[in-house]
Amino acid sequence: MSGAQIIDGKQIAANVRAEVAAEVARLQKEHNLKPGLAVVLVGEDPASKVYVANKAKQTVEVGMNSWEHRLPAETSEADVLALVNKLNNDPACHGILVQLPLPKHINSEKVLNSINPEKDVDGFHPVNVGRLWVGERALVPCTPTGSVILAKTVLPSLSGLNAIVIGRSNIVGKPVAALLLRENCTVTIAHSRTKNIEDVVKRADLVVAAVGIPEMVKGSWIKPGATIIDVGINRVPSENGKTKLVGDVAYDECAKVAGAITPVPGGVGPMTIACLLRNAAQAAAMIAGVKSAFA
Ligand SMILES: NC(=O)C1=CN([C@@H]2O[C@H](COP(=O)(O)OP(=O)(O)OC[C@H]3O[C@@H](n4cnc5c(N)ncnc54)[C@H](OP(=O)(O)O)[C@@H]3O)[C@@H](O)[C@H]2O)C=CC1
Ligand SMILES: Nc1nc(=O)c2c([nH]1)NC[C@@H]1CN(c3ccc(C(=O)N[C@@H](CCC(=O)O)C(=O)O)cc3)C=[N+]21
Repeated sequence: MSGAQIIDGKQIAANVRAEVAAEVARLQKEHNLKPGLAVVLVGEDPASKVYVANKAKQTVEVGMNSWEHRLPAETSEADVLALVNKLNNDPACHGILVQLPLPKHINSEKVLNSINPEKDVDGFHPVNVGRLWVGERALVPCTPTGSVILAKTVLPSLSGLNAIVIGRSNIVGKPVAALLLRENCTVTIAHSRTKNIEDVVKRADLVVAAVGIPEMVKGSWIKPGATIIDVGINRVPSENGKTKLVGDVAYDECAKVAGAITPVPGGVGPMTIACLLRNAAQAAAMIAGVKSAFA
């Protein structure tokens, strides 16, 4: 049975969305400004479709404009770049998200780098990556922001904690590490070449797992009382012949040892969307040159 406190990502994401809704109302009232978010989906990745559908609904719920651009998988790179360029120049659009992964014939880096950094609500553009690492005001990636908000609900101060981030992708691992460093954690980044990973994890007060391997992190790796943020979203076969979602952490055994843990689903996933909406509101305020409630 679970000894750990379960971190309710669904509830905390709802709280973040309520803050965004209040900010959107304020921007409307004080500045006649209605933030707008455009999502570009190329092809039919099933995981992306769920995400995009949830996102569009919640964008409208917080009072923002939402546009969905669904393009067929065979769309040319030039056509995707042309759409991004159009959105860059559309004054009603303050945030642009190009859903990843893109089909193989499209150079993702080229497309992401073509997004106006002021509208880069994913925070993937090198300008925003640089701003994050030097500590300037930036649009910060959504999943990392959400992960740190969840950790701070159970650990009001992260200062001085040993934190391990498992995974070093540009989307999750590296920006999580940047945010934890900003919170004054002692940060270790583990990856596929890390030796004796269980020993490294065992020293950590805070574990952020972003690997993409179902239930890789075992209960025996966890320092008693540690906080676990499970970013992984893996669809695996379940007993009844259907599929289910599991994280990168072996939930049941880790929950016996940890002090607090996020579930999958209902953990980091909902926070990602809430933080995306937050970034769109922030981008709108920054582009308009007015004060933002968020950064
Ligand atoms: N909750 C959410 O909102 C989101 C969830 N996700 C989920 O998070 C997970 C990670 O996503 P993402 O960062 O995009 O994945 P990537 O595949 O881009 O990166 C995975 C990372 O894990 C490392 N890794 C692979 N195998 C091992 C291993 N055996 N031991 C230690 N490290 C290993 C890789 O190391 P190396 O660099 O050496 O190859 C790499 O750095 C996925 O499950 C994804 O679905 C992703 C985005 C949002
Ligand atoms: N440019 C870009 N930005 C992204 O942020 C991005 C992306 N591309 N590509 C795909 C990944 C994945 N991702 C998720 C977001 C929310 C949930 C989510 O809401 N999950 C819920 C429910 C999941 C379900 O039931 O299927 C949960 O975990 O509780 C999942 C996954 C964002 N990503």
